[in-house]
Amino acid sequence: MVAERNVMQLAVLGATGSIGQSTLDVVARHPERLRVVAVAAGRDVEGLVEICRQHRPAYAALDDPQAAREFEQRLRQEGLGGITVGSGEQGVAELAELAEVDAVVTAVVGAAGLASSMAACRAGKRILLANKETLVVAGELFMSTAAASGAEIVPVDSEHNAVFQALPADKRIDGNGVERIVLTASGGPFRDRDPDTLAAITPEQACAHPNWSMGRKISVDSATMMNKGLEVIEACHLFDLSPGRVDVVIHRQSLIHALVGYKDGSYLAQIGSPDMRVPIAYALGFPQRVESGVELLDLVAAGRLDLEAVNERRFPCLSLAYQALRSGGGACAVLNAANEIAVDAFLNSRLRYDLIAPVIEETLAEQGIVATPTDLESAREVDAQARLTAERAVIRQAE
Ligand SMILES: NC(=O)C1=CN([C@@H]2O[C@H](COP(=O)(O)OP(=O)(O)OC[C@H]3O[C@@H](n4cnc5c(N)ncnc54)[C@H](OP(=O)(O)O)[C@@H]3O)[C@@H](O)[C@H]2O)C=CC1
Ligand SMILES: CC(=O)[C@@H](O)[C@H](O)COP(=O)(O)O
Ligand SMILES: [Mn+2]
Repeated sequence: MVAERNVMQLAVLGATGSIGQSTLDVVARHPERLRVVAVAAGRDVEGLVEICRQHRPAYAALDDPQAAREFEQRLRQEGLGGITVGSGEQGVAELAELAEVDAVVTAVVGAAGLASSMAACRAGKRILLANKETLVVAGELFMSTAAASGAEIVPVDSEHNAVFQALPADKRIDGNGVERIVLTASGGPFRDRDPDTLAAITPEQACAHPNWSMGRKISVDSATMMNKGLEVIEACHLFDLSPGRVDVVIHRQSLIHALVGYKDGSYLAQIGSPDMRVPIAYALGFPQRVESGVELLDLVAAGRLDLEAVNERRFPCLSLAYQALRSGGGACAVLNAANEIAVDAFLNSRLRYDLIAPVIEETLAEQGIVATPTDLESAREVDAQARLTAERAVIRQAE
């Protein structure tokens, strides 16, 4: 619950990354209503020092303990010694629970963000949710914890934020005549490439998204379209929808971010430039609108808004995500772990691009039926077990 203050006090977790930086850019435009009181990152000491210099938070944490020690030293050198420094997963998660924190921006990448997202959720904070992996790994747990604690979830992921914007004021699907939602996908850098040439793709090519500037992991996910698969799972949990009510269409321009289809035959869409400061500003200001630093899109200059069906043979990761969602239990957590292992192996030149999907498929098959995670511990166990299986699949595929 957001406290009755004029200024909303924020914890930005993953502050040094792409979403973190866009968030801080928007925050700096609104000193009268937004203040950063806590920041966290993985191991980027200099990036976090720079953020502390600009935003003067009271608390900071780094996941890596050695980096946290260097960071404390650097803060003292910079005359910023008054900042309380934490380390490790717990040190990061504790920032999400601070009494001074009204809202938590979850911008850590991957399942590494689960513990801090859950901490914010248990503490009943307003959560500006960018870390989609939280919902993929432990969607039922996260949503039921939020219902119990009163945590308010405002989606930051552009498509889900667009759905949120296109829903009526109570932000519910039920009772508002919603039939289905449509998530748009750019198709990534290889949407027109001959599928027989995918074996030669390099990490640099896969990270060169045609429309968005993002971190490396999500950029690869966009290229394989696993990103859209994760987003379908995210949408089902956020909006309490069955998989059959969430569609994906290719939209090359990434200007329409999502559409909500109503029973009277209307679609409501949210349209804007592909700049994450737009959904971030919406989430930071909600229920008011605040400036994001992004101009209204010039619609005539934009020209075309193309929509196309997805060729699922070109993008097998999307089908794997629907398959995991329909299997239920812990299958989505297995899917996520396998994807993280495969993408990391690809980014480190240990796995060919075209073998990412086979690694995930093999891992899902080998893990078989897995129980739904009911607490953080069981989510971690499913994740850890699936990672071991996926590592073996990487070795087999790479042989
Ligand atoms: N980028 C985008 O436009 C969008 C991103 N998202 C989602 O937002 C999340 C962040 O993505 P993005 O900003 O692109 O990722 P980046 O790779 O750019 O940034 C990741 C951030 O997470 C931090 N981090 C990594 N590991 C840990 C850890 N174990 N503990 C604490 N912090 C850690 C990094 O710190 P360090 O710098 O020290 O490594 C960095 O601050 C992802 O879940 C992604 O799917 C959703 C929609 C759009
Ligand atoms: C900006 C954002 O929300 C990303 O998740 C985006 O959706 C990536 O683009 P793709 O449509 O290529 O997945
Ligand atoms: Mn998205």
